[in-house]
Amino acid sequence: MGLDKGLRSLLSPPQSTDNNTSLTQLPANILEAFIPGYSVISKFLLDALGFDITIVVSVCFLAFALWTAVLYLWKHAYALFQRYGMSSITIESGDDIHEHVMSWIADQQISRDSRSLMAKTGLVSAWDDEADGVDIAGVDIADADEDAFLNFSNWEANVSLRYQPDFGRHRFWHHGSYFEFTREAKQTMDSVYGIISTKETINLTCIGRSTQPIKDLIRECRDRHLDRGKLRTSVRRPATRDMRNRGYPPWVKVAVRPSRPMDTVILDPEQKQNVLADINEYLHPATPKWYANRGIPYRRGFLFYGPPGTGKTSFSFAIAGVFGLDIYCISLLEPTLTEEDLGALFTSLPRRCVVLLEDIDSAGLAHRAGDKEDDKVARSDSTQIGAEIAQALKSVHNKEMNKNTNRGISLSGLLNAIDGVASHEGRVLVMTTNFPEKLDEALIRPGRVDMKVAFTMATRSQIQELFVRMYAPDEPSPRTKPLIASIADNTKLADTRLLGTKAASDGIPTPPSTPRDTTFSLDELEAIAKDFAGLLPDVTFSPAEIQGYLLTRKKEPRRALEEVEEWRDVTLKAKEAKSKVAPV
Ligand SMILES: Nc1ncnc2c1ncn2[C@@H]1O[C@H](COP(=O)(O)OP(=O)(O)OP(=O)(O)O)[C@@H](O)[C@H]1O
Repeated sequence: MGLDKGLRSLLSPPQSTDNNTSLTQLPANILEAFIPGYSVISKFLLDALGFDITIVVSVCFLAFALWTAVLYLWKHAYALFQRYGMSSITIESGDDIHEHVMSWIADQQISRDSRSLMAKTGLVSAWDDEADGVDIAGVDIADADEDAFLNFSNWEANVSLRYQPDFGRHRFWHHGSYFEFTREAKQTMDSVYGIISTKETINLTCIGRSTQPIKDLIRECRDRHLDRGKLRTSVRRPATRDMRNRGYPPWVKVAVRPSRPMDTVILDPEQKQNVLADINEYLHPATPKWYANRGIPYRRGFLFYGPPGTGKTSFSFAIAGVFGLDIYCISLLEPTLTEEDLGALFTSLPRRCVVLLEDIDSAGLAHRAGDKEDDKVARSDSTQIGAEIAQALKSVHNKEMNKNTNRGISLSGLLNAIDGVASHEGRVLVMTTNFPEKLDEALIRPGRVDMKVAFTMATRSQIQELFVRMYAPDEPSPRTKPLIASIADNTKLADTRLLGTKAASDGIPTPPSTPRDTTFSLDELEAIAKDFAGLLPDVTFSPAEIQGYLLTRKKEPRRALEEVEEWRDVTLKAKEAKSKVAPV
């Protein structure tokens, strides 16, 4: 009956409800404008159900309008407040501090409470120490069965996840201050190469017209990072040309390694001590003033020379570890590296660091005929102006030569980078070479190279030390001790998250088991080491060669002793044959 009435009413013209308006009942023509067909529907419902929906729709409509107005006002008021009552600092990805802040934020309550998170697998980068993985994953990798093939797909799956706030705005309180954390990804297109790259930025905002609370927060993130990284050395290399073109900083972090302990580098103790004392004095906070007062450029250069595998690079890394410095490695063999790049790289070095210029002899830096002539012209010129013009012409000439022949870095280009006013003072420059005799005098003159350190093939006492170091039982480092302890408490967890399934269970044979020859005291080990060293000729094998031999008998010092004569004879023969084919 009601339905029939409703249908009839639909066919009759709609009646105006205009004269029935109140605050909660909007005129029908307004509602009709927003909801097409409204009057027909409302009339149908009124006649069919006897219920006037105009009041309900009007109230909803007004509530929505009010909500939109409030939102609009709030947005603008907040933007005004942000502009005049808040302070902010933006940090771009690629900068170290970005990493420090993200790592800090991942450990905060906000990364537990936020409803919009981004999951990360452990936050362990490829170069990170796996010991950190222990901490993160809760799995004691050190306890993994050494006589089984390990399946690392399992290991990856077991690494626990960590969470960071996702892109967008997040709010948190820290030390009683209110902060906003906004994470954004911006896409930029390279105008030359047309490559689209994504750069992430984070923006930290606080209430007030001072950025000090944010600076304090950033400092806290950095201090926390530095505290954790005390025993680590960051290794940086020049960004590739492609990266530089895309606006990346000139140096990219390629590794963060546990610092190499100085005692793992087997060298003459006196030689080691001299270098360390020299660098220590140089890095002392009072030293820059001393240099400045005497007009001496504040820099220190070292030349490490000797045959391959004698510890030049290892010593440089150990130095960086001792002084807690980052290491900046440049290979002059890098084909895309130009003299301009080299200058830019030296300019952007931090205040204190180790710069490692490896294999400088093989980078086309041996004195070129042209350089010699040019040098003569410059030196023979009696007037200062003449010398400067000659020098400028030489520099232009060299640049042109490099452009045309793409020969990389010339000697003068390198000297400019080392000496240039732009090059940051306070760095420790270490140059390594296998052929010191090939180097130009200008490159190794005092002021550029202040100390030369010779690395030789292993002496008998070095062989003995290498041997003992290889087989002496490991002491857990202070850093891993607490981790191992915490895992030991959590054995059950470690059991259920076994690092890897034994490959044997899949029908794959287990590797030949390496018997552990642990039945020796330290005195016995010293005695075996002495016998071992006695069987090898003095200064004939490099520490790297001996290390390589011992590594294949990692847990068997007695076997290493038994088989060393055979290895010695074979290796000596191979060396002899090689030297006949390619005399050095
Ligand atoms: N004096 C040493 N003490 C301890 N280990 C050494 C020593 N010399 C070499 N080694 C070992 O040999 C390997 C190669 O050493 P490193 O790279 O330091 O040699 P290098 O002199 O820099 O060689 P190259 O001239 O080829 O660059 C490393 O694994 C290192 O541990």
